[in-house]
Amino acid sequence: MRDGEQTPGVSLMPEEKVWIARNLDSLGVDVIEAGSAVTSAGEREGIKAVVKERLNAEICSFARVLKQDIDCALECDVDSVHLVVSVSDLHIKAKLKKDRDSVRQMAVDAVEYAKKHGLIVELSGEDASRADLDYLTSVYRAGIDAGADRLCFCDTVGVMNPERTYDLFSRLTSELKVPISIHCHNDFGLATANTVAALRGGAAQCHVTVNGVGERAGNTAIEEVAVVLKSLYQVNTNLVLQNLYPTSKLVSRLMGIPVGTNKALVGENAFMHESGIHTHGLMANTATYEPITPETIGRKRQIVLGKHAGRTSVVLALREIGLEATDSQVDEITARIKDLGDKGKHVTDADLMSIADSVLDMQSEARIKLIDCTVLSGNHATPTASLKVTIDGQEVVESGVGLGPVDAALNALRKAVMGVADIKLEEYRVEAITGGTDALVEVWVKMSRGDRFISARGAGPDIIMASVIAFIEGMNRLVQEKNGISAKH
Ligand SMILES: CC(=O)SCCNC(=O)CCNC(=O)[C@H](O)C(C)(C)COP(=O)(O)OP(=O)(O)OC[C@H]1O[C@@H](n2cnc3c(N)ncnc32)[C@H](O)[C@@H]1OP(=O)(O)O
Ligand SMILES: CC(=O)C(=O)O
Repeated sequence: MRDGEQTPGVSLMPEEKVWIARNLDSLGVDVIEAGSAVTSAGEREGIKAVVKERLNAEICSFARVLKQDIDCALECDVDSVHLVVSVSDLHIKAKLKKDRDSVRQMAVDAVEYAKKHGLIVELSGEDASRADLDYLTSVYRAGIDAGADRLCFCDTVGVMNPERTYDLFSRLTSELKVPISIHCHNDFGLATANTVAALRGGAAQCHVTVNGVGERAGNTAIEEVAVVLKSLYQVNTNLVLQNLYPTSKLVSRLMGIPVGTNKALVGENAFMHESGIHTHGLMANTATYEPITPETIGRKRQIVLGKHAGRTSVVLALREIGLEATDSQVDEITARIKDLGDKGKHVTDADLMSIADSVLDMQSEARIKLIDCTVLSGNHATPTASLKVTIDGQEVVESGVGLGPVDAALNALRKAVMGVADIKLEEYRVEAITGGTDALVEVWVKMSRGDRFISARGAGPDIIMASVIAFIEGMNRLVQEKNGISAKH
């Protein structure tokens, strides 16, 4: 929550820091760097709130090697300080405008001051990867003599590689008899590899962030290190691996930083399969196309349909919605799904149901039909929607307000069907299919009713109507009981 929160545009409120800290504690992390106390009054409020939780983890504040920073950390009553001193000549000269000796002395004074006030001290060499090794070691030794409990090597701009990191840590940890941490950045995509190399070389701790958030390309991702250690090196950490995904979701939501779709382990696609050959293999043994089970980190496998789907995927998807089909019907449904995929479409559950309706020749008239929809929005108006629908032929008129016009329309729709079903919107995505303000938009929604989830799509030049169409499509499928569908065959 210090380097992770340095992600541009991110600022956590005190209660958000507390939520994340509680999660990190249940996850089993040893030290939570709750912030940098000198930063602001709000930051101190957040750190204090985390300290008040009395968690198992050690609560730490970042501090420069300055009395002022340590005093702010003390005001927050943290257990420890992560004292950071610049060690490369580039940083010493260009940034601090000082010389090596005076910077080393600043580190010594700061360590002594923090120790005198009862803090656990981790002394970090900032930009250590571009520092002269003899000078770095001299700062570390001076820090240990002044009472530092731990040291840290910061690859501040992510320029290490695994071979150099391993060699360096083997040397540092044999020469210096206090625990040494590794702190990596991901500028070249090597943060996890370098962190693991440091641990192999003897590092006692690693600095990580959830989802790898942080400055520029971010820091080392906790989920990657934990799972790599367990799966590829058979090394256990104290972490409760099943909590990794829920923690990833929480941090992404509170920071407002979406996780990349193909991000290792926690990205949306990490355990999602569309290819027919893969789905077929997975059904025989999930290890064929998954290095670990999704449940290991608290996730579930998802099989989706699209151009690459095969018959196995289609049979599975039909079974999910309570349908059985003959071999030739499965062939026909698969062909139609591939056809949709060839048109560049993301195949939704509603698409599958509509194809199945037609191929299996089923009676499934939509229960909910839209008659009218009017939406009012503007800089002096609360977005309001009023609409008329028929549900099983009965007219229902309803209105709703929202944060925006789409929200208002969907709230009105949800209210209209409340008597029939309690439907929740789980995800909403909008994409412009063409460019410009007259673009055709496509809206993709994921909705749920109880434990049933469904995806649906709506498209058109009007974003509100495309959203309403997608929502009604999904609602109709959710109110269509599995056993209420009668196939004619
Ligand atoms: C690699 C990292 O992640 S380092 C951590 C980065 N995190 C942050 O910057 C946290 C948020 N920062 C802040 O809120 C502010 O920058 C503050 C409160 C720390 C300082 O604000 P200001 O006093 O306005 O200084 P400003 O931000 O302009 O410059 C940074 C100052 O810290 C000094 N400094 C930088 N690193 C160190 C260090 N390790 N030890 C001592 N001083 C340092 C710089 O020399 C500069 O000092 P100067 O103002 O006397 O020239
Ligand atoms: C201290 C720190 O965050 C860094 O050097 O990257």
